[in-house]
Amino acid sequence: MAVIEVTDLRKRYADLTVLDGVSFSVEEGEIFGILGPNGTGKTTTVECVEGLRRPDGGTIRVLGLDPVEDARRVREQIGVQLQQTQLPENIKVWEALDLYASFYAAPRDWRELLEEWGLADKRNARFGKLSGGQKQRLFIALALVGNPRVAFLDELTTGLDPQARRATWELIKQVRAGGVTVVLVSHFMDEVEELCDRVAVFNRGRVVAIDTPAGLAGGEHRMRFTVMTGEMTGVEGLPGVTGVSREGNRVVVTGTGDFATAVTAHLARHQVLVSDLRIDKRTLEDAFTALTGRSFD
Ligand SMILES: Nc1ncnc2c1ncn2[C@@H]1O[C@H](COP(=O)(O)OP(=O)(O)OP(=O)(O)O)[C@@H](O)[C@H]1O
Repeated sequence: MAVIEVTDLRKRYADLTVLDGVSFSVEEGEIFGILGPNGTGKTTTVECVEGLRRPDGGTIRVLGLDPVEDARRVREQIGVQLQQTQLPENIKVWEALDLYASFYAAPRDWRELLEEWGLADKRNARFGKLSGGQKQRLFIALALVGNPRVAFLDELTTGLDPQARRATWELIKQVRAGGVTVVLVSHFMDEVEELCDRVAVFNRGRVVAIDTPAGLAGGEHRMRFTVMTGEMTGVEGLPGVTGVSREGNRVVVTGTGDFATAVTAHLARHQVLVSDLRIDKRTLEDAFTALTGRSFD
């Protein structure tokens, strides 16, 4: 069942077209990634879905409801990760959780969230005194305190050290295991690969691809080597090989499946001696660059 359905979403600011017909759906229980270069409309899209901005065209359904017309009922069932500036410096951790819990009809017990997110010993600490990682965990706990069916997380692990990032990923997997659908706006390829069931890649106000991270990366790999001696012929026709390019004695062969074994066996059979052999797997980052024409930053 789709918990979010966005069809032909359009939004302009003055003469700037920010969303130019965005469509996607998010299935119940999945972690859905939103990925794209800066300024391509990711935040605008998510804020329209949350009911915080009014679209100029298209339709949005969140749990079957229109986020503008049924704003209160939508907000009751979603959780949104706050940004740094949205909490006063001197609010205590428990006060923030208690306050946000009060906005919902059936919130979670925030004491449990303190334990789960490793904040129990910080319950009386003031927000302004927390470390970057603790603030981040508090924002996630606040997004979950309303016991939402859908949680929107933005820049989930920005500012966390590698260990804290891994710990956060594990907790987000538990959130999914608990049946919460997660929409994740991220700038980190490793995070998207690790967490997302499916990803929408945005570019210039459109969705240019939607697939699993592995599906986006594609099955094609690259093999590079330098020909030292012998004449290399017939590689193009080998099973799995999709392309061969040559510059002097440097060769790049692309292919799928077990093409590299076929190529090395072929070279050995024809007494072609090679050096500097490397095989690169195409990554999500390569796919991103190919789809958007921009490298990730
Ligand atoms: N309220 C606004 N008024 C005018 N222009 C806006 C407004 N909000 C966003 N924009 C512009 O709309 C475009 C898309 O912004 P948006 O924040 O949706 O992109 P994004 O993909 O989330 O970018 P980032 O990754 O940098 O957060 C940008 O060019 C931005 O400057």
